[in-house]
Amino acid sequence: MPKLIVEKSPPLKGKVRISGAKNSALPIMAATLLSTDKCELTEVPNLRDVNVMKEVLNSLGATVEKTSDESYNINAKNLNNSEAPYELMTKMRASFLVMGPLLARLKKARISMPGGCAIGTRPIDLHLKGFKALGAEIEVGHGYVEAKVEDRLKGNRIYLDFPSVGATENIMMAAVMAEGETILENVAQEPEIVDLANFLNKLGADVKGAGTNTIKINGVDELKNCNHTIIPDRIEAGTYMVAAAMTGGDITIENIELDHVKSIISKLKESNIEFTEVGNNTLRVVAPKIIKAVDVKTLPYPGFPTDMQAQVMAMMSMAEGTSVIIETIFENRFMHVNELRRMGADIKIDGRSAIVTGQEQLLGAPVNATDLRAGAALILTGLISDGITEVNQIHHIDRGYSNIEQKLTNLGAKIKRVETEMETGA
Ligand SMILES: CC(=O)N[C@H]1[C@@H](OP(=O)(O)OP(=O)(O)OC[C@H]2O[C@@H](n3ccc(=O)[nH]c3=O)[C@H](O)[C@@H]2O)O[C@H](CO)[C@@H](O)[C@@H]1O
Ligand SMILES: C=C(OP(=O)(O)O)C(=O)O
Repeated sequence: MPKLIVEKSPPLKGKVRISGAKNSALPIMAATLLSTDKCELTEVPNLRDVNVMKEVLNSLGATVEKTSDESYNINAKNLNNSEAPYELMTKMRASFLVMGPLLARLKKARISMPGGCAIGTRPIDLHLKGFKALGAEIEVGHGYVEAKVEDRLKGNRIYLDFPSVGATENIMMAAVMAEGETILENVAQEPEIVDLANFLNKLGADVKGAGTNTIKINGVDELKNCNHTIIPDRIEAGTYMVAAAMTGGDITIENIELDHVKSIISKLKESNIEFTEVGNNTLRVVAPKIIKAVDVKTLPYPGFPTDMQAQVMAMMSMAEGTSVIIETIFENRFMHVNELRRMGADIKIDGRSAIVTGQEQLLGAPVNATDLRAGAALILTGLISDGITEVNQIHHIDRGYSNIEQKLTNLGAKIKRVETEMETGA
């Protein structure tokens, strides 16, 4: 099992280029199943999750060709299988996003129930509510969700009880080829929803309102080809901002969409971190002498993202003062707390709140990346801790950070990946 060895590092300096967003690439790859022609995608990040999605699409009959390091041609003309294999579905929750496209194209889908994961139970009731409202019959049993529609999905008015990102995307993809108009209310407004809608519109769909709380879709008969570039990953960008701040660094982040990181920048500015826009999609981040503790509450976009909560908690663990971090999106997204405590962090949990008192010095330790962002938080803490931090379970980190050790090394960080021997019994 590989692991990352992180040492106390000098202040990060230099440039880092942000990759395409995981959370855009995955739904857009799923959406290529709606088209009967070639879709050319660029800025697709090199991630484990992208490889899993590639295998899912292949298994359904699509051809997926990697044309360069970060570009793919996907053609689902011969889409012929409505059943996604259990082994692939259980590797990644986002695989469930093929349900909407399969229902629209093949009028049926049989997909393994996505389980919960380290951060919460993550139900799919809202996805299913949407499919039902569009006229699909749904059966859940024996670990599978089966959906089918006799003729064609029919547009409807659908209100989401919570602005779920995945449900908004899955229902939107099902509705683009439904008969008539669909109005989706109380939907997620994340930039990745807008990217998906832009992609669908390039294919010939008629989706309006993405980025607001109401999306209107007029169903079309067929979707064609297009070229699309995935938007930059705002969470990767936020993670490098925090890395610069914690190490006392001064870095330039390239390929960043400033509009998408407003809530992150606003919070980091409260902590005294300085930002200067230095050109098109380029941002300089300069660490302050003292990082001030600030309170953080995660919320749906445009609020502060839950996917940055662990990284900010790492920063608060060495900030001056005490901060309260409230997680409102996932009920169990504090798994990193125990790992940060191993490194000397002072964090108390009270329900959905974490009370973090900054420490002058944290200490390297063997730790586990319990999930993707927990892993990022542990790397960040390792960069400023005395001694060596050994981050295990790094397959979680590889799900969502493209070339992380290379990017950090280029900035002067001391981090390396090592393969460990399989442990053998006595
Ligand atoms: C691949 C991808 O894009 N993943 C992102 C997506 O996950 P994902 O799409 O799974 O997140 P959701 O927005 O759906 O989940 C938010 C909340 O809604 C609940 N819920 C969701 C669906 C449902 O049918 N019923 C229900 O109760 C979830 O349990 C959770 O508590 O948005 C999350 C919230 O910004 C991010 O952390 C993830 O990085
Ligand atoms: C929770 C995340 O992703 P996913 O929904 O793919 O598990 C994340 O990116 O932090």
